[in-house]
Amino acid sequence: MSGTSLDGVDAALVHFDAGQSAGQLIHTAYLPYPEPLRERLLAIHFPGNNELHRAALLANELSGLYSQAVSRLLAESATAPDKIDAIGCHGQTVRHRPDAGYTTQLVNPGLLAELTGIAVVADFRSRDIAAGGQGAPLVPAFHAAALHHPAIHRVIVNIGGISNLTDLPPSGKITGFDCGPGNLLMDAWCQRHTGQQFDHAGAWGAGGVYLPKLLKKLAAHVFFSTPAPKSAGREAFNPDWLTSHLSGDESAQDVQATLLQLTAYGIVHAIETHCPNAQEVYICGGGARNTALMQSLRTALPGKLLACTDTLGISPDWLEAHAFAWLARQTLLGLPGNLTEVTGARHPCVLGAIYPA
Ligand SMILES: Nc1ncnc2c1ncn2[C@@H]1O[C@H](COP(=O)(O)OP(=O)(O)OP(=O)(O)O)[C@@H](O)[C@H]1O
Ligand SMILES: CC(=O)N[C@H]1[C@@H]2OC[C@@H](O2)[C@@H](O)[C@@H]1O[C@H](C)C(=O)O
Repeated sequence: MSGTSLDGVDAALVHFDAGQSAGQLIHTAYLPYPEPLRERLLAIHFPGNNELHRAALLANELSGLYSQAVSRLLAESATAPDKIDAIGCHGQTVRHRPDAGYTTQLVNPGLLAELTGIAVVADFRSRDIAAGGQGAPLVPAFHAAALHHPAIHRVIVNIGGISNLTDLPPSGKITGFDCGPGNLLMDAWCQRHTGQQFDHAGAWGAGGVYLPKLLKKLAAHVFFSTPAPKSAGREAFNPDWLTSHLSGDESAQDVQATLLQLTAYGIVHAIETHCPNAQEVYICGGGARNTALMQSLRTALPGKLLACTDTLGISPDWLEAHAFAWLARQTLLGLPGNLTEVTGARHPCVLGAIYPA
């Protein structure tokens, strides 16, 4: 898995028993993106010269990195490649336009299969969009398989680049949608003003004072009031959009504090409007490591238990990589991976394409 934060590659080795198992996490490996690759990936999110060629080269380069992540995983866990059924590879989202009928995740699955000698399942989102869905979020189906409780109303919130929520009532429909920015605006602002990749534990932002007028302007983004099904990418939330709302007089640290509040606002607004009766809120994704953000969420959601998914036995750092192993298994078994109540697709779909070993 390589998500919208553009931080790097998360690889998870997951074992599944027969039946409807959510799988057991065996080993993990993380490869950060080298800075030049990260810059080229960021650049290709927006129109530019010779994009098709640049995108194809990036897909090849990413596939090399994915194969290194797999090699490390197998070497460290002393696992032979022929013991692996398949690699579920999400690729790197660089455009997400369900409104225009497409979403683009860069990866060359044929090259990855060639480099590793292992079958690859890729292109998880296109079929859902073809069936009228958003193509995202897809992880709610895994949240349902792994974290649903028969008596307690839970909500799972992933705070990656974008944040998304899954509502797991004890009975009735499981729903979910993207809530708004996760870390991507905070990361971009922090990088620009401190040179750090992200704001560790949210400490820099916590030292600022949030700007209510700016927050009000940012929270007026149409995405927050758009009804589900909905999904977002850097098309909707990016540094240019942020800058267009700044006067230039704000202190950088206060803007960071405001961006943290904006991320919290998106999540709290989604919970309050969609599932106000939820009893427990579990956070996963890198945002779970942002102590200041977690504190803001706790304050804004009194009366609900707020914790990380590790409380339920699933590491917040590895949940998405684990989920794409699960989604790949669904594909291999010929089972649907999307939840139509989440993505809005007309019917459940077997997601992705299989590239044999
Ligand atoms: N210690 C930390 N303190 C604050 N923020 C952190 C910390 N560790 C990670 N993060 C944040 O988490 C981000 C990475 O999160 P994650 O790996 O969930 O993103 P992702 O894989 O891009 O997810 P998605 O696909 O959901 O967008 C980092 O870019 C950073 O903003
Ligand atoms: C198009 C795309 O890559 N969307 C991501 C992104 O990152 C978080 C959120 O926006 C979610 O909708 C999705 O990722 C997770 C893995 C998902 O599909 O559930």
